[in-house]
Amino acid sequence: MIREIITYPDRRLFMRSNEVESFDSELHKLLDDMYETMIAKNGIGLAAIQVAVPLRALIINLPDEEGKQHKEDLLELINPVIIESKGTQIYTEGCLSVPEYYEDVERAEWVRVEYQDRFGNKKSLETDGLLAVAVQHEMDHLDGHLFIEKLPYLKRKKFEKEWKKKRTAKKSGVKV
Ligand SMILES: CC(=O)Oc1ccc(/C=C/C(=O)NCCc2ccccc2)cc1OC(C)=O
Ligand SMILES: [Co+2]
Repeated sequence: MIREIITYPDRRLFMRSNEVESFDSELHKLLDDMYETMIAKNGIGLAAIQVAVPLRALIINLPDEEGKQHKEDLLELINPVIIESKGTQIYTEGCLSVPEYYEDVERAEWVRVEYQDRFGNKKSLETDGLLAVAVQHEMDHLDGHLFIEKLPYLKRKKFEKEWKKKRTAKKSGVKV
């Protein structure tokens, strides 16, 4: 089922999520609900804390060249750890928990990640480009970090000004 996505500045987004211990049907239900929710909201990545479950689980489903997402490309990373990272790249990121805000973020170009799949089997993944960005963005959520925390000072100030303006406008019912 589609679950509610918690958004900035909900304090839970800044919590550290706990290791997944049991790879049971409850975990599988959570992963299935995360997928339904992410697709319904046009997302390409989602961490469990974004649906208010503080577990170290994330999913990523990048679109193909035509911009279509295929479930067979779905990645489910549980208890992921970045073993090695190389280089740098800049990408304009967005996040379902920080709606309508996009900003350039610098991250590693290539990463090697060890993780478990939904059955607890140990896996390893090496990737670069957009998938490496998505892995790093989603893994930050597991440690309670949002991409807006990586912005240089002035861009962070710009975000806070814009966000307050939208919030007051929403309160007074004015559509911005
Ligand atoms: C209005 C609004 O909030 O727009 C959106 C913002 C973000 C997103 C999705 C963001 C997302 O999936 N981020 C995953 C992390 C990530 C960021 C950059 C590259 C790889 C992985 C979707 C939105 O909805 C629409 C209709 O575009
Ligand atoms: Co995010």
